[in-house]
Amino acid sequence: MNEIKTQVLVIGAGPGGYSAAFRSADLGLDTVIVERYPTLGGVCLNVGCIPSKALLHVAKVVEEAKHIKNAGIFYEEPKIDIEKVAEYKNGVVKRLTTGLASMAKMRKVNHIQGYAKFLDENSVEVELTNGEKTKVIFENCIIAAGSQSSKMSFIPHEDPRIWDSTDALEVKEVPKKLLILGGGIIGLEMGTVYSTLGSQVDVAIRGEQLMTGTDLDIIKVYTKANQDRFNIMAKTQTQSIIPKKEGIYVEFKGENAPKDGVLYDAVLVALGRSANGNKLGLENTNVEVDEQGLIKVDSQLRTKASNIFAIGDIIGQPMLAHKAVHEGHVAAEVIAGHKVYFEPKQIPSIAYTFPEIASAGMSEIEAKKAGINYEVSSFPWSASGRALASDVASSGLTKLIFNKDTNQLIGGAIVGENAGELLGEISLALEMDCDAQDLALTIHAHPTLHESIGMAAEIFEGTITDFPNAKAVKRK
Ligand SMILES: Cc1cc2nc3c(=O)[nH]c(=O)nc-3n(C[C@H](O)[C@H](O)[C@H](O)COP(=O)(O)OP(=O)(O)OC[C@H]3O[C@@H](n4cnc5c(N)ncnc54)[C@H](O)[C@@H]3O)c2cc1C
Repeated sequence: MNEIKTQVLVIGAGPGGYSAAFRSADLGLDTVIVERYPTLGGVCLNVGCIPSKALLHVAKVVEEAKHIKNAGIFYEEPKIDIEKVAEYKNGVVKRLTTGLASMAKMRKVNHIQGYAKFLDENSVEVELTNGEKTKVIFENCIIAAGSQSSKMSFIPHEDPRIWDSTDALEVKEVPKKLLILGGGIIGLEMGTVYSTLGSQVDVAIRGEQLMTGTDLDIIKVYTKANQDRFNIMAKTQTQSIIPKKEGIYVEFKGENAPKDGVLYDAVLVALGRSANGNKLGLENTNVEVDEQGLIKVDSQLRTKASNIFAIGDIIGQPMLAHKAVHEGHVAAEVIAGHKVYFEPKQIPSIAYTFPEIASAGMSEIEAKKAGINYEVSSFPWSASGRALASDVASSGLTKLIFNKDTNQLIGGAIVGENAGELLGEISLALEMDCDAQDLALTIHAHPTLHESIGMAAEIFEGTITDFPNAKAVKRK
């Protein structure tokens, strides 16, 4: 068997893996990256963050063209060429993955295409695409093998009309009637795309609200804005899914469930993602993996084997690309001898739905649970000149959560147009330990959507003049 020796081996070339490999190479370490697919970028670039955002961009333009009739501009119904839509999305992915390949080359990171399995704590066997095997002997290893869509035993996943997110992103067809199982971010983003392209979309959720864990005041704004887009079946359990010639027949039970079975043209299963930790031969090492495939690490991303690190989705929630990237940097720096730790003050999360939902730091649910003496300050976009001018005022809210004892910002959430872009200020404020005064006295440009953050802080401070001030001095 062919043998390669390296200082750092990275397994998996998603955002975590390629970032770790590039940082490691930039720190002067000999680096090899093993990825089973031909392109770098992992789930995020190939079948996740990027293709979904390309499709959401297309959907947004269609929606905006429809919406502008409120201002007296009328477009005809759009003609949709689904092949061209897919081509556009594939082009975006290709530009990014090609860019990554050339950056790997520039940094002299050796990319081996194949599937890696641990032989022991210093070597892996890589099965190459041609069936041959290569042994990679490493001083240090960073496992960044990611996650995959969860599968359920009662779902006939083998039927081509039963989709996971990767199938949905292929946009081969627009089903007339689409069922989405699960009310999380991935399902709702794909549902947004397909409903705009013409599907009638049912969303079945076990709980009472979409995006579990999101504060109710935020999710209410989203749900109201989407009442015509989705038929949301809350407190609904899926009882059986039977593929038939004429469609996928689904029976439900629960408070809001349809009494009779419903026939769908496609079903998107979006019930979460499972980590890939149990497929790597880690039983040949001391690395600890739990039943869900999650690898245990310390705050330097080190596993129980002192020269093996793990990052990204494979170590758990939140399963987000930017978390994986930062963990990748820390792991590579620890290997290079830096005294660094992964201890973020906040990890932002964004649903790129219509409207977007973005949050960072603590939610109100978490603040309550932690027993913090907190106060919420919310600025409704109906009072924002920019939101009104852009016709997005009815579905926007900026919410800040402050510690009442210290006035420090502990969390924030925004629902509304471009909420994801607006969130940056809240993330930085949390990282810099800003208090309400820091935000309220920062001069925000007018008219902007981001001034809603300054105004929410002014509400807490009692200095707001663009909105009724509940803390004003009372006069007779
Ligand atoms: C539809 C969708 C939309 C998403 N949108 C967003 C978003 O907008 N923002 C966001 O932050 N996150 C988003 N995510 C989540 C994001 O994609 C993941 O959090 C991120 O990709 C995790 O990065 P990672 O490096 O841990 O692993 P991954 O990206 O999963 O990469 C792991 C890589 O390892 C490879 N691999 C696995 N095992 C082996 C092995 N034994 N040998 C060789 N190679 C192996 C895999 O082929 C894969 O390429 C989305 C996910 C999906 C599915």
